[in-house]
Amino acid sequence: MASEMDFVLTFLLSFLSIMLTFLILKRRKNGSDNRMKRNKKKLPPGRMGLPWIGETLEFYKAQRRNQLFEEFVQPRKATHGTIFKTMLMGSPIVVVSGAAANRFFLSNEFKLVVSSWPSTSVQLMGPNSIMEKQGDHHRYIRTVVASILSSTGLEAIVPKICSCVKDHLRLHWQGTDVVSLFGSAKMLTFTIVLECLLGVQVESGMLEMFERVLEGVFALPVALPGSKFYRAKRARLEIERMVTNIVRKKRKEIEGNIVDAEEGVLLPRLVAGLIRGKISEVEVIDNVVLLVFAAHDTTSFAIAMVCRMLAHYPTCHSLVLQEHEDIMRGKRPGEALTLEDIKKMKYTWQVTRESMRLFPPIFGSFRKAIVDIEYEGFIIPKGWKVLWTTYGTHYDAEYFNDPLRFDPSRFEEAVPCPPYVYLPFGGGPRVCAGYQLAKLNILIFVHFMLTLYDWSLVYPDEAINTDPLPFPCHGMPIKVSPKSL
Ligand code: HEM
Repeated sequence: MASEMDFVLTFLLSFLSIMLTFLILKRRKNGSDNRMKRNKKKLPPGRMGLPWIGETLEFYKAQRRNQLFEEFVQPRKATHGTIFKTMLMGSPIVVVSGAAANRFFLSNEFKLVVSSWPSTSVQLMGPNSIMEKQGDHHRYIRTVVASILSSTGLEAIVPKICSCVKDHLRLHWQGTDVVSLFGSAKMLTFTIVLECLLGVQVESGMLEMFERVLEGVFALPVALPGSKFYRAKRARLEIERMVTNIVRKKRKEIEGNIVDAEEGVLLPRLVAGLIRGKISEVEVIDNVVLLVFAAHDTTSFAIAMVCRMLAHYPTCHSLVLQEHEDIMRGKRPGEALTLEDIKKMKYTWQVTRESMRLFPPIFGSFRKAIVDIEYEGFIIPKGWKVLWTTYGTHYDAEYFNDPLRFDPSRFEEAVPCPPYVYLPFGGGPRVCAGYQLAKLNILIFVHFMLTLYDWSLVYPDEAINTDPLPFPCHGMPIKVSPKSL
């Protein structure tokens, strides 16, 4: 019912938007044509398609089938070259590929381009989250997150993540024959971000509330009852109320010296910044929501794809298991893992990096030109969007020999990867702020899963869908049984 409603709304909205945007674009086009005539540079090649709709349908069709690169980018690259223009949902867009383009656009964040998210994402994450910030505010939030994920911070986080993973496996895997690996990883990632990174206790119903918000993040911006976006906005209001209470309670505790703002979790540090006037209450709230969003489907998908590769490549599975058993042999029974142990998980990290090369959790992201940009003899007019993709380098034989082959040895330490080639975590000033947490989350999960359980995939070749982030279409069920230790 909800999806029928979404369909009707989509149709009506699209029709109205086409008419309106056609008129706006016609006026804008005259403006940008005049600017271009003045500086005599040409636009990149490519098809803009029908007014407003452009190539949106082809783009979404390919994206839903997780074939964005193969069915949308690659054929256009073959026809037009590594830089081409298109039109998606009323926005003129230039798609770029290759390490040089990645470096140019990602490192010129704030100077030539700014990150550009759909209006639904901005409304649901909140206009005050890091993704919308520039300058001092952007730097401040990154610095606070980095202070928790510094090497001393990570040492303190490792045992907390270990307890979360062990508790999760005991509660949700023990006594069960089949578990949804993707669902399990999502639940666990949620707990790790809230409890280990932010220092907020997870309570019942919280995950469902956050997931309802996440479902609307890339939906159509139609806030009519029954639509995904409407449900997400309502859930966002509930979360706002809940997080506001948590923030105000924490503020009282810090002001009353009941808790130490310097304890190794993020929320007290953000609230201390709030007390000192460095950050506002709405900024704290929006960043809490954003961090959960940024970590949730990305880390869970990465975990799911590592496990898929381990199941498909038994030799690789044996080598990973060997690495973890060696680590265990050096420890007393029940002794917790340390950051030093994590550093020994070198081969597991190679496997993870290779899995994220083939199955990047984020296909790329959009930037918006804040000035007219000249690049490779073309002009990208101010206001146009630029899409860089991970696939543009990850799947290119120029950078990775036989690119579709799974080969973790590509990431041996002796073979350094040139900059802006391997980009699952992005690059430049907006490179992923949670990279270290994601790494710990994945490695520690794999450690306990492999050493405590025998497991196998229920559907070895389960399809991957994308909406707009990738996910295994059946939730990746696995058969599990505890190892006899
Ligand atoms: C495997 C897991 C993850 C992947 C693949 C991933 C990927 C990315 C990518 C590609 C970007 C850059 C987006 C852009 O250029 O527009 C990004 C940004 C970001 N990520 Fe992650 N991420 C992961 C996990 C996490 C986690 C666990 C957190 C924190 C809890 C996090 C927090 C952030 C934040 C805050 C940003 C925005 C940085 C900024 O705007 O300065 N991510 N991530």
